[in-house]
Amino acid sequence: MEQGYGPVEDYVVGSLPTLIYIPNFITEAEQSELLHHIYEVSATRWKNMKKRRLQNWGGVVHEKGLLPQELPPWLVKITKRICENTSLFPSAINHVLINEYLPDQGIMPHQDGPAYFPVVSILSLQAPVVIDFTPHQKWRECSEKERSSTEGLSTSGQSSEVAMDDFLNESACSLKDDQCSLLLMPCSLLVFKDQAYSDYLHGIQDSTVHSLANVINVSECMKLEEWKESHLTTNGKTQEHCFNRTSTRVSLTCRLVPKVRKNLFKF
Ligand SMILES: O=C(O)CCC(=O)C(=O)O
Ligand SMILES: [Fe+2]
Repeated sequence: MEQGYGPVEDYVVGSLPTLIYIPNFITEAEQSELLHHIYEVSATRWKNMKKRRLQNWGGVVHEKGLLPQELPPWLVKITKRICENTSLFPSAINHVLINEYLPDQGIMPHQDGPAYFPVVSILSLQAPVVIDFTPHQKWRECSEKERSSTEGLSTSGQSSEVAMDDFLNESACSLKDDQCSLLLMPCSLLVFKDQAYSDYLHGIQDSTVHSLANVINVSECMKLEEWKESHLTTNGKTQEHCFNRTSTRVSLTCRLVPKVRKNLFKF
């Protein structure tokens, strides 16, 4: 990490407990070094998903815990730094997922699995992206409410799909008010925990255009404007600021799986 880094509390952003965003967590030289390691591995290390590809390091995560595999030194180095500088992990990070996204790729809104300690750290490399946090409990409650009111609407011939669209557009239940997004710049570290971990889904839209409208770390948007002004556009309908994703992003999701398999048969 670059010098001049203060306590992690200084990097809390927004009001949702708890999102921590640390710009320039690593230098550009360190970013290049990481990318070098990531792309020097054999092609078989990559697993192709529908919307991205990934490398899994640290072992296989099962519901009951981790079948461990030693992390390579270059990942030990960066994960050790994350642990030391955040002081949020009770023991060493032992699992890293490396995701690679083309400009039109993303990751569906999801919650990380139950095997992980509920603090997630994500290092971003190479290209900026917007990550969205959406409350899942509220979503469920509102969907249910909507479903019951849709039953009443069905006599008017309105399909539930249309009703759901209406619900989204008019933001009944003020779902939109509870959403927030972060702009993740290259070399930054995002850490999320507490409610952001337990009650929210996180996801990245699989679109080449990302809206900055709900971004809460606004100072990063300024950087983006300076950095690639030509890639900023406004959405014609809503006039919200957007940016065009033009290059491949790589991220390292670094987590701790507290339960590690000690021998062949037992967790
Ligand atoms: O690439 C990212 O920033 C998000 C990755 C993620 O959510 C995950 O690996 O579970
Ligand atoms: Fe995730």
